[in-house]
Amino acid sequence: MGSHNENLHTWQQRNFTFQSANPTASKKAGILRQNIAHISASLASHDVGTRFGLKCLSDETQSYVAIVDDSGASGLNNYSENALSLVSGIKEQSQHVTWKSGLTEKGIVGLDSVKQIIDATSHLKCSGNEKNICLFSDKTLINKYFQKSANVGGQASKTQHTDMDCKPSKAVYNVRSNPASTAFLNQGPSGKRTRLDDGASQSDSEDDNKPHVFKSAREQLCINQKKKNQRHSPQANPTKKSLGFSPKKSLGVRRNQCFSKFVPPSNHKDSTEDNGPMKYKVSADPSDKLDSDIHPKLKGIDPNLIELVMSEVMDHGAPIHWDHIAGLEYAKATIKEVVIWPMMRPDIFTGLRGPPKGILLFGPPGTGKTLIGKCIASQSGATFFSISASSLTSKWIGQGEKMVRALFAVASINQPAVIFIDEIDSLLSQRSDSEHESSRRIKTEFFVQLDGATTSSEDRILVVGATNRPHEIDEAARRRLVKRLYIPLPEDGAREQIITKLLQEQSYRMTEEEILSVVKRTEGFSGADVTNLCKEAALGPIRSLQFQDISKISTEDVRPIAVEDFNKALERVRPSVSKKDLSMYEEWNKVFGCGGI
Ligand SMILES: Nc1ncnc2c1ncn2[C@@H]1O[C@H](COP(=O)(O)OP(=O)(O)OP(=O)(O)O)[C@@H](O)[C@H]1O
Ligand SMILES: [Mg+2]
Repeated sequence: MGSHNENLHTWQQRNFTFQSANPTASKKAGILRQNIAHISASLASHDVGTRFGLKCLSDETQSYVAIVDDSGASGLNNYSENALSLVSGIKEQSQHVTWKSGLTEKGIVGLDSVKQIIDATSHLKCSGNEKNICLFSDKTLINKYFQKSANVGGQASKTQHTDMDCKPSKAVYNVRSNPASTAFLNQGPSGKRTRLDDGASQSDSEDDNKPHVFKSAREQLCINQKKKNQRHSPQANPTKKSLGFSPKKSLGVRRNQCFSKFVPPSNHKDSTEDNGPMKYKVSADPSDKLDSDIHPKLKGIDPNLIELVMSEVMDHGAPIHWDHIAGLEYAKATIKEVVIWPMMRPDIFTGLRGPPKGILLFGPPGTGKTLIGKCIASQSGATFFSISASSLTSKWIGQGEKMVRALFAVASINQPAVIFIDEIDSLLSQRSDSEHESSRRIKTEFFVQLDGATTSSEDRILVVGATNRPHEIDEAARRRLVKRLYIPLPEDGAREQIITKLLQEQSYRMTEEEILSVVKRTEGFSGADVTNLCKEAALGPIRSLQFQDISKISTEDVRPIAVEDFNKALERVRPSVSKKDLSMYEEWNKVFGCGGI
C-alpha cells in the first residue's frame, strides 16, 4: 500500500474529482466505493489514525448508501449486489483485513431462508417434467452451486442445471417463493440478479445460453400460470399417467374407512337400556299424547293402527239413555245385568258371575240394536269402541286382522271397555271355501281375541255384536257370543212409546184413541218404520199449505198434526220386515236365542 501521504493525496484527489465534476450517480457510487475501500485499507495498514479513519469511513458509507438507496430515480437500488461485490472487492484488496465476510457458502447454507429452502426441498417429490422449475434436492446441490460460482471469480455463472435437472426422483422446490433467499444465490454476468427458480427463464438445457432477465413477481406469476395450464392439459404430460402418479381425488372430507355403526335415532333415553320398544299408555281420552312407554300388550302393533283405533273407533256420539229405547225390556234388563252391573261392581261379578265375553243382538232391521250399543256406551261408563264390519273390511284392506288385534289391545288397556261391532254378520259370516283370504284371516283373529286368548279372564272387555242376519254368522262366532239376545219388532206399547215420544217434539192434536188406532195399524212395524211413519205424518200439515204460503207462513200458523196425517202417512209407509223374515228370526231365536222376547 502506498505511504501515508501518498494515500492521503490520492484520496484527496479522488475526493476533489468527486466534488467538482458532476458525475452520474453510479459514477459517484463508484468513487465512494473506492474511497471506502481505500480508507478501510489505510485503517488496516494503520496509515491513518483509527478515529479519523473510522469517521471518514462512516461519512463515505453514508453518502454511498444515500446514492444507492435514494428513493428517487437515481437510486441504484442494487444495493445488495453492490454490497456483495463491494465485500468481495474488499476481500480481494485486503487479504489481511481482519473481518471476514459471512458470504461463504457455509454461511449462506446456514442462513434461515436457505435452511427453509433445503428443508422444503427435502420431502417434495418431482411430479413429472417440471423441468422449468429449478431444483434443489439438498445441501450438497447448494454447496456445489457455490463452488461453481466461486470458481468463476465470484461472478455467478449461468446456473448450469446439468446436475440439477429435474430427474423424476429429485425433489422439486420452487425457490421463487422466498426472494430474499435467492438474492445472493445467483448473479448473472450482467450483474443483474436472476432467480434460480425463475420458472420462465429457468429452462431446460437448450435455453441455458439465453441471458437470464430479471422478472417481477407478477410477471413471473403470469408466466408460471401459463406454464401450469399447459402442463395440466392432457396432451401436455402423458408421462403423468406412465408414472402412475395420479393422486386419488377424494371429494370433500376423506371418509374414514371404518364406518361407525349407524345408530338409528330413538326416543329412548339411553338406547343401550333394554327398555324395549316404545310403550303407549292408551288413555280413554284419545287426545292424550302417547306416552313414551309401550304397554306390553301393544308390543309389535303398528302405532298407526293404534292411533286409528283411538281416533276412528272410539265412540264419541251423543249420550243415549235407556228411556230413549222403547220396549225391549227383556233385552235391556239382560244387558244391564251383563254389562252395566259388572262394570260398576267388578268385585262382585267375578268367577262364575263374571260377565260374558260376547253378546249378540239379533233381530229384524230397525229394531234398535245399534241404539242399544250406543246406550251401553253412554250408560256403562266403559270405553266404547264402535266399529262396523264393513269399515273393517273395506277401509283397512289388508290391515283387517292387524286392525282387530290393535282394537283388542287398545281395549284391554282401556278396560272396562265395550267393543260394539255393528253388522257383525258381514265380518263373521259362515266360512266357506270361496271366501277371500283376508276375510278368513280377520275371522280367525276375531275368534282368537274373542276366546280371550289375549285377554285374561279378569279382563273386562265386552264384545257386543249386532246383526239382522243371525243365520249367516259362523258357528264359531256364535259360540263365543254367549249371550244372544233377540231384538224383536216393537210391540204396541213400544210403538205407542215411540209415537208419543216423537209427537212431543211437534204440535199435534190427536186423542188417545186416535194414537192407539195408529199403533194398531202399525202392527209389524219396526221401530225404524214407526219413526219413518211419524216423520211422514208430520209433513201432512205442510202439504196442506198452498205453495205460495210456504214463504210467508210462521211456524205457529202451521196446523198441528192430526190423525188424518197418520192415515195418509200409513198409505205411504209400509213395514220393512216381512212376515217370513219375522218367522225366521223367531225360529233362530228359539234355536240359538237366549229366550225372552
Ligand atoms: N226400540 C226403539 N225405541 C226407539 N226408537 C227405535 C227403536 N228401534 C228403532 N228405533 C228407531 O229406529 C232407528 C234405527 O234403529 P237402529 O239403528 O238401532 O236399528 P238397528 O236395529 O240397528 O237396524 P239395523 O239392523 O238395520 O242396523 C233409531 O235411530 C230409532 O230412531
Ligand atoms: Mg244397526
